Amino acid sequence: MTTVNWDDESDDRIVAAAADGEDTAVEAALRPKDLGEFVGQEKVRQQLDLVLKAARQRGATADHVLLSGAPGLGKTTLSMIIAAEMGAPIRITSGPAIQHAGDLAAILSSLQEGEVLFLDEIHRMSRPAEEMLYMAMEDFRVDVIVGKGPGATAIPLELPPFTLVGATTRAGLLPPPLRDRFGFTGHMEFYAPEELERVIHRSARLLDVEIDTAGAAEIAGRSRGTPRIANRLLRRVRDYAQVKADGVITREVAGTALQVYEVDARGLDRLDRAVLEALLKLFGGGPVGLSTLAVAVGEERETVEEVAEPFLVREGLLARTPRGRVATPAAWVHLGLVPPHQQGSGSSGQQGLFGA
Ligand SMILES: Nc1ncnc2c1ncn2[C@@H]1O[C@H](COP(=O)(O)OP(=O)(O)OP(=O)(O)O)[C@@H](O)[C@H]1O
Ligand SMILES: [Mg+2]
Repeated sequence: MTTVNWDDESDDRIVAAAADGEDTAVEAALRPKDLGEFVGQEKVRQQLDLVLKAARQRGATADHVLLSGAPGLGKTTLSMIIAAEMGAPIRITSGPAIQHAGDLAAILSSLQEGEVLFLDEIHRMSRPAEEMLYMAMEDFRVDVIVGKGPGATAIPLELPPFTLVGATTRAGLLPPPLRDRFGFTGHMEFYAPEELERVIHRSARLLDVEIDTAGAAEIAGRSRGTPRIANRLLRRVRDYAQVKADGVITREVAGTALQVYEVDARGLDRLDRAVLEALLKLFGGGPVGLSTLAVAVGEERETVEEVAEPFLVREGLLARTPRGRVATPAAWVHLGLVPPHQQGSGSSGQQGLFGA
């Protein structure tokens, strides 16, 4: 059995939600520039529209905004839209980049009035920086500490009003005092297939690729509710269409291309399917312990647990129970297999129920 290293999931998996190098390069071109162009997330979009419009009417700086949600759902995109809608410049940094309170003080003290400060991965900021941020968000003030030890003095520094846009994939990790200082929290949901179809049509237009309705639907269904994955699959299907077909993406072209890349009709890739197949074929659908399952697919426990399982659970194909991993009826249907307790049980209708 070959062992693939999935540790850096962005490098290996075509269905990874995290950005890889190529994504980063093309994403800028595919990013919607205003709220009107931003597909889906109706609730967040409506609420944010009100927040921004009201601030604009008052001639004030918008309230601080927290965006939470899984990778690739549009947090960075939305932060840039917020700045664009407010006609404000944007400064981009991230939690891991701010290790010392001094780093943050330097950024904050150089902000212009009304500027948007985008703080990606805000849950990964250091503690002292976080505490400085509390005061900056609430009172637009920071205390800059000068000197060391008993002689150190805090010099208060007034900041111009600014809008902090924080993004996090792990809202639960944010300390409550930080969460409470945001005037608006937008929780980004996974996208419905119809929404992803719109994303795909839009991206195809920008990439100058011809695609029909069924072709877009085929890609959307395999994109795991995530625009970044939809855009990535679109690029791979485009390659295939260009080399093997006449450049036009139809349902057939998309389906065949994604088969080549081993992304199945529900967006499962090779690893996902290996886990599911082992669970069904070797363990009769479980329950089976995580370690045993991992050994069976020749992967590390962590890979199975953190890379494959979250999507399988989300799709309702696998359940984590106290007794171990269990396949759901949908898993049997998806792999076109018949659960053992239904095999040879006399009724030939069973096969039809669970077939294909
Ligand atoms: N609502 C949307 N409409 C159209 N395209 C979108 C939408 N949301 C995201 N995208 C596309 O998906 C790509 C990824 O989005 P973005 O970088 O904003 O995700 P993110 O939530 O910041 O991800 P991460 O957590 O990895 O930072 C962007 O290039 C953008 O083109
Ligand atoms: Mg981002």
